[in-house]
Amino acid sequence: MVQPYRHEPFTDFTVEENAKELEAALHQVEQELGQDYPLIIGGERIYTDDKITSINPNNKNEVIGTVSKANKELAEKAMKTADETFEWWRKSTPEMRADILFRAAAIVRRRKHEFNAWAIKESGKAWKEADGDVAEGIDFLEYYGRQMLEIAEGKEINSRPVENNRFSYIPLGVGLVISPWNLLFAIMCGTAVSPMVTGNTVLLKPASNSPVIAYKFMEVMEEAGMPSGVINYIPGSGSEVGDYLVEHPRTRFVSFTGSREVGVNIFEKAAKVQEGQKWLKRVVAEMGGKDTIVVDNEADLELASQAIVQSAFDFSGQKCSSGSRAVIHQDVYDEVLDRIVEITKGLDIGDTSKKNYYMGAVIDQGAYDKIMSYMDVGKKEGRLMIGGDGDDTNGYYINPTVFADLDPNSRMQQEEIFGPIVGITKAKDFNEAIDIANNTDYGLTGAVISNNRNHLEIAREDFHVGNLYFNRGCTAAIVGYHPFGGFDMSGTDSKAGGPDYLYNFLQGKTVSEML
Ligand SMILES: NC(=O)c1ccc[n+]([C@@H]2O[C@H](COP(=O)([O-])OP(=O)(O)OC[C@H]3O[C@@H](n4cnc5c(N)ncnc54)[C@H](O)[C@@H]3O)[C@@H](O)[C@H]2O)c1
Ligand SMILES: N[C@@H](CCC=O)C(=O)O
Repeated sequence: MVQPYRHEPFTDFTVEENAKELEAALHQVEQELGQDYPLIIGGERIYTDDKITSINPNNKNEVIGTVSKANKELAEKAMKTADETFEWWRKSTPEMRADILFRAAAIVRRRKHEFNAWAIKESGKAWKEADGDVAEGIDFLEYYGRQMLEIAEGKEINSRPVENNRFSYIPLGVGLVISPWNLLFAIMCGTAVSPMVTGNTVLLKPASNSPVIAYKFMEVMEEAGMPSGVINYIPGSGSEVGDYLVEHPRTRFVSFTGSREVGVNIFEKAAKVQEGQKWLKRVVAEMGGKDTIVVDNEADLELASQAIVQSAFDFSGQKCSSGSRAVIHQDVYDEVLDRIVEITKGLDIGDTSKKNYYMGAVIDQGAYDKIMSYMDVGKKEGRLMIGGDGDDTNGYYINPTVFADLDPNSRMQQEEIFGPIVGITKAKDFNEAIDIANNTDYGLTGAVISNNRNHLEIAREDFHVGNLYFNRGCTAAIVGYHPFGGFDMSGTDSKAGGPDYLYNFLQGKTVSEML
């Protein structure tokens, strides 16, 4: 019997011993920077001449590692390997598969500070964010392992006296997993192990900004007993390797997490039945957000201000769940706005691999340029309250920025910026605030800060998002507690870390025998 699931506790870095342990891990990881990592196909290490260079966003001159880059031929080799491996892996026992996840969780837990350090180095995260990321990865391993054991028990169905009916779930086949760089450990790990523990084989294409931590994850899975060929590690270009495998007739499903633009493109490509393809591909696509915090006039205004700042600026606003919009009741608008600016003034920003700053740099030059281009848009559309500037001399630093008085339909309040910018809009009453909150193409997360029970119940019904939070911020879902996924253009609402998630990678089979 496994212990009941509970989420991995977070590390308190105000405790000196914990801070010292992370500093030591950062020092250790610094000694290991700059190494060259191969692809892993069927357990075989393959080096290519073409490389992806992963760098530290906080310090562009620091190379985290170089990683071999798959091309179409290697993608084809990986597909063949995964296809062959599926033939026996699909019959492996759920217990054996779940045990691999439990062992992997134990390994990562033992090496948590080391993984935190890799996450900080490769994504520029603050300590708390890296720790949350790695804890969430451990949670996915523990939670999906238990979910698989539960599914394996089967579901009761009826049988008439003359028959013996059985209903069970079987895996789908080879799946392509495409992960983003922002929750570089958690999402990469969770999206890779969920199809694997259900008996599928996987082609893992991590984001090009974060391939090194994904390699470290592969080493953990091997140490935990994962057989060769079950998850194959194939970093590469989205447009070359990604497109090739999305369109491949042997791809049975695609699990994508990333931007709306790429997700929609994958959804369309995967829908086309290719020559020789004998199934309809399943697509899990978890995409972007334009997430709103609504502040009522009957509300704890300090809580509201803290929630807005934290949801907007944690990890520099680079979460699909980030609260990039706040819609505030006119009665309390000025007071909350002033407090948001005051709290924002106190945030520090710097190289998180050197010190426990609140915020580090944004991920790369492309992100920096895109986010900075919105500063001009914001100045035209609204009132700059604080921030608005950045510095990309050594790393990609952008100061936390607040724009007020934005029209709900402005670009600032409609487009996913994915950076440390929050836009504020005034609402005349609570109902209008909910209408504004719903007026984007997205539907991922949202929060309501209110002490009015009727208003909370209205929001429960009418605020159309996959993850709705009351009297707290709109980020930081916990596996097994807050199943995560969005509506509308935020994706397929697959609800990662929820009790139904593994069914995305299974199909139900009924066998009826006459007696
Ligand atoms: N809903 C969620 O759960 C969730 C979670 C995290 C991030 N996100 C979203 O992800 C985005 C940020 O991540 P990103 O910048 O890594 O996104 P992205 O779409 O640029 O990249 C995501 C992944 O897709 C790959 N890719 C790019 N082009 C491809 C193609 N043509 N075919 C196949 N794969 C391709 C990338 O290499 C990467 O691995 C934001 O929009 C954010 O909201 C959503
Ligand atoms: N699940 C995470 C967000 C994932 C996207 O970046 C949260 O709830 O904050």
